[in-house]
Amino acid sequence: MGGTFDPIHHGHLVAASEVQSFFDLDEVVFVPTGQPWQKQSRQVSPAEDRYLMTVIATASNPRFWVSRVDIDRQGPTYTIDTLRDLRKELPDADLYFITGADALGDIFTWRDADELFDLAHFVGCTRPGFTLDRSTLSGMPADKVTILEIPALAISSTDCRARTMKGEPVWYLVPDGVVQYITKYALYTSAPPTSKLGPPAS
Ligand SMILES: Nc1ncnc2c1ncn2[C@@H]1O[C@H](COP(=O)(O)OP(=O)(O)OP(=O)(O)O)[C@@H](O)[C@H]1O
Ligand SMILES: O=C(O)c1ccc[n+]([C@@H]2O[C@H](COP(=O)([O-])O)[C@@H](O)[C@H]2O)c1
Repeated sequence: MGGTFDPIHHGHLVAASEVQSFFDLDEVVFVPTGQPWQKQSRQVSPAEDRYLMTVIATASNPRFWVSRVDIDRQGPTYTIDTLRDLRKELPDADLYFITGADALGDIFTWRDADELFDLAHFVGCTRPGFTLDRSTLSGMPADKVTILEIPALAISSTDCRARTMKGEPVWYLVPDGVVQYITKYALYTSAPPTSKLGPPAS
């Protein structure tokens, strides 16, 4: 599952769990983006913070893993590179790329979009407030795409950041350990972290 995970929330985790169960996948690999080039209009938190929050959020599930392929690669993050790197690491695996239906709807704006469907099966999870355009869907190879209805959780990272900024709670929107990480490292606020060591290096 690819995402910026700034921060990871229960919408992501439910989507991953539903896809794992539906396809009986051996494991779900969460891949935090390095430099999400389509989110350049806003400040994205350091990759190490997003990576660590993703590790914390997924640690208790034996089928969930986190990959550094995108954050360790220099330059903008393109899914074509993600899939090529994962294929090198897992040459015998059938790859399923999990996204929200909103992200899937933008896939033809991604780098080398036409080649993506040769490398993985794409799974678009339904998301409250978003309907995938039928014409967009009809442009995709039907045997390489599945739209999966998942329990609707109207949670977004944008809302979690905004709540934190306003001093409102994000308890139960994100895993407890992620709430504690956000507080400890003073993410999404202008306050500095309490330790002189500060947050992890990015
Ligand atoms: N509540 C949700 N339900 C289903 N899919 C989701 C949900 N939230 C995010 N996703 C999907 O998970 C993937 C990674 O999402 P991302 O890390 O960008 O989170 P986000 O909540 O969309 O962030 P932001 O609000 O900052 O854009 C995307 O493909 C997105 O569509
Ligand atoms: O390959 C691309 O050009 C591309 C452009 C935008 C988004 N993506 C991928 O889509 C996934 C969800 O992205 P985001 O920005 O919604 O978190 C994540 O894995 C991104 O790397 C990929």
